[in-house]
Amino acid sequence: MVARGVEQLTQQQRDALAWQGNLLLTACPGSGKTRTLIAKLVAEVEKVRDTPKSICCITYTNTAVQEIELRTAEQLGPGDDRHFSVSTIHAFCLHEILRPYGWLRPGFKRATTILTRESPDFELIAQHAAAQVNYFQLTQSDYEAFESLSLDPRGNLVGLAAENVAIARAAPFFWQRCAELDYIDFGTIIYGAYCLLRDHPKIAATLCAKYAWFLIDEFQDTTELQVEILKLLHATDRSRFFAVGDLAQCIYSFTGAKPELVEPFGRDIGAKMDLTLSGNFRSSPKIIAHAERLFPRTPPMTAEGPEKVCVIEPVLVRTLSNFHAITERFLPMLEEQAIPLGEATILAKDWASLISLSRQLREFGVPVVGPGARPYRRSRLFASLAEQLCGAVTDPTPESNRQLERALFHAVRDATGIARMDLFSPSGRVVFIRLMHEAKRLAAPGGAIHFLDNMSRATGQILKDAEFVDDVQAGLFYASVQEMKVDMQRQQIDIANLSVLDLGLFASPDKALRLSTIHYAKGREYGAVAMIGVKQGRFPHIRSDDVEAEKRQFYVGVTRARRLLMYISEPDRWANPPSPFLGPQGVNIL
Ligand SMILES: Nc1ncnc2c1ncn2[C@@H]1O[C@H](COP(=O)(O)OP(=O)(O)OP(=O)(O)O)[C@@H](O)[C@H]1O
Repeated sequence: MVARGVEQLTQQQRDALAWQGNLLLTACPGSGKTRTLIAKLVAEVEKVRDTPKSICCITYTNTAVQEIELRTAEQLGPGDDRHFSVSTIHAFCLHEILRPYGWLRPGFKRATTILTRESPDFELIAQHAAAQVNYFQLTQSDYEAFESLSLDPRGNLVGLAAENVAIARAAPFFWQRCAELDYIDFGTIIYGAYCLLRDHPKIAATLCAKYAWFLIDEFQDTTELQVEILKLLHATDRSRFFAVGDLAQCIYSFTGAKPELVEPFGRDIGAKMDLTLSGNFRSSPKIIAHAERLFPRTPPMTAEGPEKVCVIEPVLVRTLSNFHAITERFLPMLEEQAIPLGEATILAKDWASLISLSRQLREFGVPVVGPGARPYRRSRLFASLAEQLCGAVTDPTPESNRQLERALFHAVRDATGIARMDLFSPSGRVVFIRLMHEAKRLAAPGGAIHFLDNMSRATGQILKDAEFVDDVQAGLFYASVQEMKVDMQRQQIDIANLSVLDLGLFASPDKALRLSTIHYAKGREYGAVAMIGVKQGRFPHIRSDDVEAEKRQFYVGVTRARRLLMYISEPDRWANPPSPFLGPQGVNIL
């Protein structure tokens, strides 16, 4: 049977899809690598439908997981979800290896919570670990190093943390503290899974008996340890591999990813490596020309998509500030080109440089999503659920319902420490309906504070009635709203005028201008992109000794744009000129 969706593939994409052995497909941005991967997922699910087998798809971020799941589900029938799983490499290692088999490792302690940068204890754990080595003044980059702790197969630190002497010394104390507080960090998940696979070959055999294929997206960002995991799976000789990526888009060197790992892996698993995709379906010819100057391709990348007729030149703006560049140049250009706000993004190298811009834009009345856009801490217990409830009321769609279900599940888990899967059962459905009913009623007057106060109480009551939370836990929702109000007062938000619509915006970010890092934007695309901080000293970073890695990051930013691309170089007190990537060795516009 021909898989649905195949008719929308080019011949090159179909060739990749049809290859029945291991395949390593490296290709240019916007060439449909992810689209081909999804077509492969659909085609292989159709083949295993009447068997106990499944297909395992591994990608990089939770958002990519959701996107692939959604696009796959659209092309498959009911019940097919039994035959595939889409997860991040961390979720795969945790749920398929560490949780079921962790008991095989001596001294292994089953941790309940994953430690992320968002976890309320993250900074405390980092500070505790640093204090053990007499290091007290942690900087932003120290926290980033803790966040990206990664090991190689020999158990040595790699990436950002390996280059940071203090954090490298503090790392063992960080892990120890995590274990004491019942947390597990991402680095430990991958390393623990690797050790289990290495020491217990039956685990790989069991996994590969289940999974006919492993499909891997964004393969260029795979670390040495992750490559070893895949090699151990491959050694069972039971599953096949379909990996897609682009060496010029390798941007996770801080976790130990290296473009040099890609081809040797392909050779090790005997993958076909001579197929490629050369058409870019995303960007205009002018944007592609900039990308080509940064990393020329053979054959050259060509524009094949709807923007191939667009002749707008990318521009460099050097004004008073990022805020001026956005409000006086970028936003008017969006309007001129009829590009909706939700189709545009502002990209920066790091979150920090987006926070004040985000606040300025919000105060200026531009709806924004991204760092600093929320007037309260996102980790507050009721925050996400409140946003999703507001979103589901103001902009009801099937997706908003799904997001609301997920937010409810997370809120109950955070309040009780228990993952209540029965929230997805009929009793959960009743809770969901009652919450929606109450949310509609309370949202009618329109004020966010009235909504938050009353809805948090109602949520506690509804969940208590259905026995998902106890009395004390029910009260936590209202308490967290009081914390949200303090957050807002600290930020001098005019809370009296904050509306349900404003809160709902965070649940439907597709209507707001998105501010994000280039890392977050990886794999995504936007009608218009404004890149800030495109100046000497920041791009490449003054202390970076890997200019190629910086250029790849810049390249990822450039290649996210479909139609409009604006580089913004804000003057600073050091009178830094615009980034050398804009000069003759780069895109050639200086
Ligand atoms: N055969 C095709 N026909 C029409 N549009 C296509 C085709 N292949 C890909 N596209 C479109 O091109 C865009 C880029 O596709 P996709 O995200 O799969 O590319 P990618 O190679 O994974 O990109 P990147 O590496 O830059 O993240 C998407 O909008 C996709 O729908």
